[in-house]
Amino acid sequence: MALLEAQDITKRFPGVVALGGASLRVEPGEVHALLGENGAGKSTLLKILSGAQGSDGGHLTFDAKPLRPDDTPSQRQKAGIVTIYQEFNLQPFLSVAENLYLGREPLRFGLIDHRQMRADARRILDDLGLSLDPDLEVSRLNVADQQMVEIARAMTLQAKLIIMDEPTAALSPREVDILHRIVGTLKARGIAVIYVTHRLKEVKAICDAYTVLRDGRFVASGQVSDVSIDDMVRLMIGRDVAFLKRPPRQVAPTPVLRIDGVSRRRGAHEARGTSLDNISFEVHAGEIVGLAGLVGAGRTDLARVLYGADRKDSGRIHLCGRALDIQSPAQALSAGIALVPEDRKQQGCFLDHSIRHNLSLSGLKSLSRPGGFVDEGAERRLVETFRQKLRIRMSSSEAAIGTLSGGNQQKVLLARCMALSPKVLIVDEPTRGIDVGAKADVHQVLFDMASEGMAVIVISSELPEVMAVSDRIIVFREGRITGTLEAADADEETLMALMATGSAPQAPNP
Ligand SMILES: Nc1ncnc2c1ncn2[C@@H]1O[C@H](COP(=O)(O)OP(=O)(O)OP(=O)(O)O)[C@@H](O)[C@H]1O
Repeated sequence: MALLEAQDITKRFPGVVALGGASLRVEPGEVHALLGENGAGKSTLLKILSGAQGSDGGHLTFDAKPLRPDDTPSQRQKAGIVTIYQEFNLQPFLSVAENLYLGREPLRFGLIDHRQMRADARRILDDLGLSLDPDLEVSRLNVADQQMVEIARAMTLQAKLIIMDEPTAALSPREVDILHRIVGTLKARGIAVIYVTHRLKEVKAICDAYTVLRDGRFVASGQVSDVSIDDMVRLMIGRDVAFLKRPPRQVAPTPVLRIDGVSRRRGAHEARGTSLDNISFEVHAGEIVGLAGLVGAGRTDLARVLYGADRKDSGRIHLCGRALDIQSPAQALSAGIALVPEDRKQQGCFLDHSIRHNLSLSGLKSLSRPGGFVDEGAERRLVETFRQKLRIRMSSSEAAIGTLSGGNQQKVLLARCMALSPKVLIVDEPTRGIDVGAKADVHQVLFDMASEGMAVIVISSELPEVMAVSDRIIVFREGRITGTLEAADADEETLMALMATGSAPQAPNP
């Protein structure tokens, strides 16, 4: 008998049918991938399962009992459904053990029994093979360890089903391996997992079953071992998707951006060490330069310096032959340097404002008429152009950006920077949270921008993406450049070696 059965679930928002008949069946101890393109309805279905949102219709059965449609998240947790969102639900200034048992602390003579709580926490962490210190304050943990605390907390709640919404989006490859091992442990304990991801290789690696949603409806389900990655893409998008390769470039002889010996030490409140050590390279008009490296290698630090979010300690930056001393993002923007940051939630997304307003926000200067009035017609045309180019799924340009699915919000932020037509466009993890079909659209738009003469810098932790979109790849490791390769000559093995050890693998002796 299935652990969870969701049948014909419907959910409407004003002007949008988010779910028009979604179904999902999860067996006990099964890792089940929930797949679908951006806006297909995955997050909406997860919210309905976790009790964060009510449904308009359909039936839910869990552990052989019907679930009430108006259950709260804590009632669903009591039933055994625990959800781990991308923004964790932890108390940063409490310890790991306190977070695990928050609101359910063991008592002794009416007081919290800290010794018992620590011992219980240790047991749960050991059971998951985690060496985390139960006394450590959660604010001191990195994202991957905080996620582990969430999983351990689900264990203390006796979860029968754990829902994970894009759990590997912000993890390094090593951390992804640890998460996958722990998912294996959960499965071995008989706990089922619903796993939402756009990374289909992960689905092949750790999931047993899959369900595909398209336009809010059930499309297909089955065993992962019976389908290929291409089959899954076809089911999700309804067509084949080829990863585009960058066509031969037309590069101008003089550089647009010249970075000369830039160094920066991290401040006292940041992680230790030097963030940038004597970085020098050039980017020409019409060129796409990819920056490869592990998390913390210095790529985002460089982007922040170029964009004026952080100050460099030494070195020079020239834009179109003129020395620049950028002190703020506003200065960077007016000089012609735009950045699409890796974390859209922290930077620059006004969730309650309309898509039209968000898209044109930083381009207002070019859209305003004499007297300071905004040309709304021009704004609408701008939205329409990018809606088509990037296939942004939205009911109207007046809807709040917060009502778009995660991937579609990311597309609006990309479009916003592109609409500025900067001289230098820096994109940090441009396709995080973006489905495989839309990825190809984003790449095409980057190619178009370069063809129009922009100098483009792409930071991505996905090597196939860096290799497909770049003309040239620069590898960062611990704040230094360890190699520069023409993309045509680059292979994953060489890039990985430069990223991890700083030197290219030795060719085997003949
Ligand atoms: N609060 C809301 N108000 C209006 N529309 C909404 C709201 N929440 C979701 N939607 C709409 O419902 C549809 C499904 O969105 P959902 O977030 O479930 O997609 P998703 O499959 O999770 O996409 P992604 O892969 O981009 O995260 C989208 O068209 C979205 O704009």
